[in-house]
Amino acid sequence: MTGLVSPAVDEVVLWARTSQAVDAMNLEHRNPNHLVDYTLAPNVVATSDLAVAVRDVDAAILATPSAYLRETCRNLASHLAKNARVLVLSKGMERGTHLLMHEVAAQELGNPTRVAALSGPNHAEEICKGMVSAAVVASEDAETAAYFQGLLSGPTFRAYVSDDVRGVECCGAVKNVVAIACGIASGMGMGDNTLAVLMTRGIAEIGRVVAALGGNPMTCMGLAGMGDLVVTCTSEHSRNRSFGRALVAGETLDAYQARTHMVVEGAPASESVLELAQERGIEVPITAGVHSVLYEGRPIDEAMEGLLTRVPRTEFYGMEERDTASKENQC
Ligand SMILES: NC(=O)c1ccc[n+]([C@@H]2O[C@H](COP(=O)([O-])OP(=O)(O)OC[C@H]3O[C@@H](n4cnc5c(N)ncnc54)[C@H](O)[C@@H]3O)[C@@H](O)[C@H]2O)c1
Ligand SMILES: O=P(O)(O)OC[C@H](O)CO
Repeated sequence: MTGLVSPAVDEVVLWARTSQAVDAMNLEHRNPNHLVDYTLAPNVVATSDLAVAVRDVDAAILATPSAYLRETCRNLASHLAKNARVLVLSKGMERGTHLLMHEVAAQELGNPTRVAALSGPNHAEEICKGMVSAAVVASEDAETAAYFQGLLSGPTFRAYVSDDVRGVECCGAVKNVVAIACGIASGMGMGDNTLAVLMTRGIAEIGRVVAALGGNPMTCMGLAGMGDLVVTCTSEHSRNRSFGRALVAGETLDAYQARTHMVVEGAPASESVLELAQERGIEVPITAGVHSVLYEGRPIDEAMEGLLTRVPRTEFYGMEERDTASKENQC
């Protein structure tokens, strides 16, 4: 995001956890660990001191993996000005609480109206090369959403606004689970038909979860839903998809994350989404299948067979009236 924000502001301060990363970014204007060929703009500086990073800022953009967002916000809370706006990029749903990331940030930082979430088909690998991308900025507060829309919009990036922050964030969390399923199918040698089935039934599954969380299922038709699902289920850059393929090849989640230094958000999301679904009686067959392979020791072939041998149903899309969310004959 630095490449999008830096033209619009005097200075961007990056917080990194290691002095090695901070030194490389300040001295060579490169991140030594991620997107190593990308040159940071001259007005980007780095620090490992969180208090220094947010001193006197108008806004903070948070992009930690979802599992660390609460801890990061807690550490940030006493340093960030009460009127500074906050944009959350992390995609996930907190285990146990089933809170979305903007809710976690608002709990720790206070004042939900200053918090927004950004989601969409946004692989950093392409954005930093200036390839055209778009996303949706969602907030319960229209001014906060408009603020970040103005901050991020530019010649190669189009930001839309939405007031359906729950729907937008829910799409971002659940699509990662579907991407793992697509990676598994691809690794098993399945073709384009299979991918299309998983994506289409995946968006219906996402719609049911969105509805259950009080979001608008029609948000699934937008950039945070269909847009992000397409990119994450098909792109060579997708970590969730490539982890699914690696899993079929015999690699574990820990080994994959250690090798790539990247987070696979679909794995923890499969746990929290399944917990939520069981609690609320929502049918999430793809999520349940992915979870069973990752955490219940179920063989991949068996999980696939389990999806295919379910009772034949009427085709529902997950976007019907919200009161259909709990009907049995919907998936
Ligand atoms: N990469 C993308 O294109 C993209 C796009 C949209 C949203 N996101 C979301 O942004 C979040 C981060 O993804 P990413 O691609 O930047 O990460 P990544 O997968 O490239 O790497 C994970 C990063 O998390 C850092 N990290 C590990 N423990 C941490 C901690 N305790 N506190 C803070 N940071 C820690 C690691 O140092 C590493 O740099 C995820 O929720 C992801 O879904 C990523
Ligand atoms: O496609 P993934 O699995 O790398 O996830 C990254 C982002 O969510 C894409 O917008």
